[in-house]
Formats: sequence, structure tokens, C-alpha cells
Amino acid sequence: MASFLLITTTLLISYLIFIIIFSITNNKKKNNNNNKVHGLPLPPGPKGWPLLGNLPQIGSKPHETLHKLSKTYGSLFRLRFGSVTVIVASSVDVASQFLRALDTNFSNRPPSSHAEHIAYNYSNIIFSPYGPQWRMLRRVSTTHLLSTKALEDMSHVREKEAAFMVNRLRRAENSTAGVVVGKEVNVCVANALTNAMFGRRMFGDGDGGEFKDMVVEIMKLSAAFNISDFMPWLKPLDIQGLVGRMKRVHNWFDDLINKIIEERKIEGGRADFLSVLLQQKENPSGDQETKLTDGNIKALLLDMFVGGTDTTSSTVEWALVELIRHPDILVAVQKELDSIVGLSRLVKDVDLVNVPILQAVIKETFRLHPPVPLLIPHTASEACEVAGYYIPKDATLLVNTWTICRDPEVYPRPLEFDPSRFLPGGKQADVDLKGSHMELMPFGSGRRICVGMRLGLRMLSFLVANLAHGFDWALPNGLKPEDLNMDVEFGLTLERTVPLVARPIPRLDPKAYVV
Ligand code: HEM
Repeated sequence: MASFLLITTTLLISYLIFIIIFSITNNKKKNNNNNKVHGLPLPPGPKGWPLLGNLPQIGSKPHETLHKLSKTYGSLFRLRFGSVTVIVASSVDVASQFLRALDTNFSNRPPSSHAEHIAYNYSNIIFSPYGPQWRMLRRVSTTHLLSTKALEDMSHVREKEAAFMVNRLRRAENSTAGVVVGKEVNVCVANALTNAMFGRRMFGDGDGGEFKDMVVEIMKLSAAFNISDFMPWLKPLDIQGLVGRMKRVHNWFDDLINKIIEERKIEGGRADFLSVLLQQKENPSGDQETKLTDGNIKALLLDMFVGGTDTTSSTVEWALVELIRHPDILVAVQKELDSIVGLSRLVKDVDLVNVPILQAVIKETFRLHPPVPLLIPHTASEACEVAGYYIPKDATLLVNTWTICRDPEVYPRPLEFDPSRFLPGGKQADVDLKGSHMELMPFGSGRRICVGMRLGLRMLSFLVANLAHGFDWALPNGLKPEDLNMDVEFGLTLERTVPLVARPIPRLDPKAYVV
């Protein structure tokens, strides 16, 4: 036994030494070749550690660390995460070179253990390689699941879930401790999505049972930083134990969704995403280059849930926090909505066609609190030149929208919450959220722009509208709005460290709240 341990340890140490030497010489060679062959410098950047590169410098709030580095190295700089070259874009000009001028070259994604072990080996949209499968999944999603008509057909589901939420909040009227608003919003968004996907609510009002536990684990793993994604030679060791957890949660999800699919086969079709996808699999429409597989269907539904829930609910929470901190703006939103909706019913989807103040509040919330401050990473399919620098093939691109949204050259008084920038006469009056204005792109831009953007925007506007129109808001325990903790936690989205707890004070006719 002792000699077995000795041999294993010796082999492991030799393997590590070999990897260290190989990685150092390989990185040097790569950099020299890059410079020599193309005669262009690589973007500047801080020196990294052997092997780990700049990983130890990134910290728990990468967007803020990268923001600080951009002050030293400029709006286009380079890092190394393990063996991966990382390029960071932190200005409107640089971001538009990558995401507009060179969009096709930067439409790929880096390898990801999450995509491999949870999302059916890259069968999803988010991490699908740029190619026929990705095009097919985007087409199916935009044409059949998230088209304007499909979103309108689903509006009653969102309205019903919002009514449940408003009703729960109304019942908390007399609670002096207040309610954890983000939790209520999260349950509402999650149920609206599972209703759209599977035709059923899967989160109870108190606890969400098995599905909720599974989702929480998936969300945690989606946000986790797996070191072997950057040091592929560490893969066999799974030193953080993440791959084991990913495989377990994948099987959990797979069992659950298989059960739902089997039930669906017995019950017959419905008008939800699952039925539409199963039908598309049997009878594909158009001349699809690739066929939709069971793996694609499951991975796509998972993508939509993971991509759509926390992004939407955390932005609603931030918007409400800002409205509580700026009571005059809350009153302006309420007046705008009262003039359209009155006080006898809740806001509906169709009411939100012409609501400039609400839309300006949403934009300003996205600007100060972008839920995805570093866009999902892109990679360079081919080496190229940007701003006089050499960008190597396979380099990972991070776009720091958090920095872009706080650039004082673009946004005067950038730390102030001031929706009037986006109103007629304001400096950013023409800026929309659809990815054509690099100064505000919470959904990204170019080919990889968020596929659920329209659904996300509708849910978000609709929920903020109902929270603002349905209630006045007070803080418990004499807390003053200006004393609200505004710290953030970087994860799957940029969440509040301290969730908002507030007291909803109904302001509509009592019958408006009856579900
Ligand atoms: C406020 C809500 C949302 C925000 C802020 C948001 C943000 C984003 C961002 C920043 C990206 C990456 C863009 C890039 O790579 O450059 C993305 C991608 C994606 N989002 Fe969203 N999202 C939201 C809602 C949704 C919803 C509701 C869904 C689906 C129902 C969804 C599904 C996806 C998918 C599938 C992708 C991958 C697109 C691709 O790689 O081609 N998102 N989202």
C-alpha cells in the first residue's frame, strides 16, 4: 500500500512539473510567435503568475477588478487565465470593433465544463459553437417560441403570475417587518417561465420543492468559476469537485424532464415551449441544416430558464430599490401609469406601449446595475487586428459593460441615478436596448445578442410597472432610503448583497388586487 501511494504521488508530482514547464515554455513560444508572425504587438496588460497567469488577481468582483485595470492599461488590454489569452474591451469604440465590425469572427464561445456536463455536451444555444446547430436553435427559438405573436399569446400567463405576486404583497401590508421583495419577484418570474415552457407553475409560493432545489444547484454551478476551463490539464483531477456536481445535477434534471416529456406524450400537445419543440422535432419547418435532437430540446429549455430568471428578477429588484431611493421618480412613474391604467385594476402588458418615464427608469437601472456586467465570453475564431493590436486565434473576449456604462465621457455624473438622460432632450434620448448602441447593451450586441431579449424586457417592464403602480413603498425599522445597502455580489447576475426588504402599501381600489 505504502509503495502504491509513493508511486502515485511521484507520478502526480512528475505530471505537475511536466505541465508547469510545458505551460511556461508554450506560453512564451505562443507570445513570441504571435508578435513575430504578425509584426503587431499584443494588447498591453499586467504580468501574470507562472501557470495561473492573472487568475489570482481577479478577486470576487471581476467587473470591478477589470474596471480598475482599464484605468492603467486602457480600454483594450490583455490578461492570461491559466493557458487562455483573455482580451478585455472596456469602451464604446473598442466594444463596437469586436461586436460590430468583427462580429462574425467573435461569434464563438470558449469551451465550458458547464456546457459539456450540464447542457448535453454543447447542445444548448448559450454555449453552442457558432455554426449550423446554433443557427437552427436560434431560428427555432425566435420563430416559434419567442416571436411577437408567441409573446402576446403568453401575456395572460405573465399577467396571472403578476396578479398572484401583487396579491401576496397586498396581504403583507400589515407586516411591520416587510417582505423580501426579490424573492417574491423571483418566484413570479420563475413560474411565468415554467408556465411558458411546460404549461405549469413549478415554484410554490413558499418553497419550490424538488424543481427549485435543482434549479438552485444549477444556478450555483453556472456561476461557479471552474479553474480547469482555463487549465485543461487539471481536468482529470476535478480539484474543485464541480464536475462531479455538474454530472449529478444533469442526471437530476434529465430524469425530471424525461418524466415531463413522457407525461406530455400521454396528455397530448399543449401550447407551451415543450410541445412546440417536440412538434418541431417531428415535423421540422423550413430547410433546417441540422435536426433538433432530444438533447437540444432539453438544453434549450434549461438555457431559457437559467438565462431568463435571475437576470429579470434581479433587475426588477434594482429598479424598485432606485425608485424607493428616488421618491420623486416613483411618483412620476405612478402618474404616468395612473393616466393609462387608472386605479381600479392592475397594469396589463398592452398598457405599456407609450410609457417613456417607465422605459427611462428601466434603461437607467440597466445602466447602473447591468445584470450581466461582463457579457458571456466570446472567442476569436481567427487571429485579427483591433486598434493596432494583434488578437490571437482562440483568445477569449470579455466585454465590460459595467465600465462602459460608467464612462463619464459618455454619461455625465455616471454614479447618479438619473433616468432623464434617456428622456426627450436628454443626452441619451435616442439610445435603445436592442444592441445597436454600445453605451447601453444589457442584452449584448451582434449575432450572440440575448435571444430572450424581448421576453425579458416585457417581463421586466411589466413587473416594475405593477410594483410601482400597485404600491407605495416604505422601509421597515425606520431605515432611510439613502441608507439602503447598495453592495453587490458577482454571480450568475449582479445581485444585491443585502436583499431589499420593504413594506408594500396598497394604493389601488381594493378590488384591483383580487385574483
Ligand atoms: C433582463 C433579462 C435578460 C438579460 C439582461 C439578459 C442578458 C443576456 C446577455 C448579456 C447575453 C449574452 C450576450 C452576448 O454573449 O454577447 C444573453 C444571452 C442569452 N440569453 Fe439572455 N438576458 C435576459 C433574459 C433572457 C430570457 C428571458 C431568455 C430566454 C427565455 C434568455 C436567454 C438567453 C440565451 C439563450 C442566450 C444565449 C444567446 C446566444 O449565445 O446566441 N435571456 N442574455
